[in-house]
Amino acid sequence: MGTWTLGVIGGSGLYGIDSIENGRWESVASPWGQPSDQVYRGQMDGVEVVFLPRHGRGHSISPSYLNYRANIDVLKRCGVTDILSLSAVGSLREDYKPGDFVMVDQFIDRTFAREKSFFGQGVVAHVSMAHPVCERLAHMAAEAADMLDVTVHKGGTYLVMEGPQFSSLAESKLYRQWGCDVIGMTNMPEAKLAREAEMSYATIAMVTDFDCWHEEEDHVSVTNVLEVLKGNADLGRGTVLNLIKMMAVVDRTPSPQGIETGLDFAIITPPEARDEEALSKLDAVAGRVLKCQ
Ligand SMILES: CSC[C@H]1O[C@H](OP(=O)(O)O)[C@H](O)[C@@H]1O
Ligand SMILES: Nc1ncnc2[nH]cnc12
Repeated sequence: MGTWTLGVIGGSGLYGIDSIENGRWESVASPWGQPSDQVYRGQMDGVEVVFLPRHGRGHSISPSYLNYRANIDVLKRCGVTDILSLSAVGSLREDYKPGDFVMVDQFIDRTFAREKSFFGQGVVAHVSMAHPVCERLAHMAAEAADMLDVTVHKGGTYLVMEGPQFSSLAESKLYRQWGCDVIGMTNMPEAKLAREAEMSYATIAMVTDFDCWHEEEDHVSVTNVLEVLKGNADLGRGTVLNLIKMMAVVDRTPSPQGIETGLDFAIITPPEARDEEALSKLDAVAGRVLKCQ
């Protein structure tokens, strides 16, 4: 039996987390470059918690410029087992309304200007992304949110666009036709990298707008996103606190989806062909299988 270390990636409007005992901001170095910010580390009810503001505390890094690899690497270095992302999204359907939470279970990755893998050169690996979300963590987070006064939709496909501009009307309509439920700019490659680093990942998508497809509602703007987030950022934080309380009373068993052993059958480069420099950068992410220090 193991223990949980919860990593929380706070998105737009969520730059800190209270109620963490002995909480302190700490710098964690990564061979993948600069993460978005320091991490805020502490405990609550005996559970280790590591918070990282995705865009930095001053929201100064836009989605295309985030160093997703460094962010995931530093969480791995902090011993994080499970990552909960809190993200603002636009809704692509009538019944997912601003203020609602959506427990995303699938992604469509339409981003094109980001580093998406730890295994690009020198050591090649291919992990499965068939089920990109940790079902157990998503289920627990949904239960944690259900304890609060918020509508929680269990399931949804999140279309990840490059941004930073919002979608055109034609794009918004196309994504609706594809059966996507919500749209945002950040959860890929985050979820892919978490999977490569053998950490569970789930996201609570906080609906802030109807993008631009809805004929009777305002089109998305930063102003209306922040307005909604002002009202429900506390519900996001409350969900995290409830989740921590749940984690405090159950041992962590290995993921039924085999997430902590995802690299066992993923690396294709034989040991004799692996590049030393690449190996050294993979010490945290893949040290378990590559036996590098
Ligand atoms: C401020 S609106 C657009 C911005 O909000 C979302 O970010 P996050 O997922 O970090 O909450 C969206 O993906 C965009 O980056
Ligand atoms: N409509 C939208 N499109 C992309 N990212 C968003 N974040 C919040 N609302 C969004």
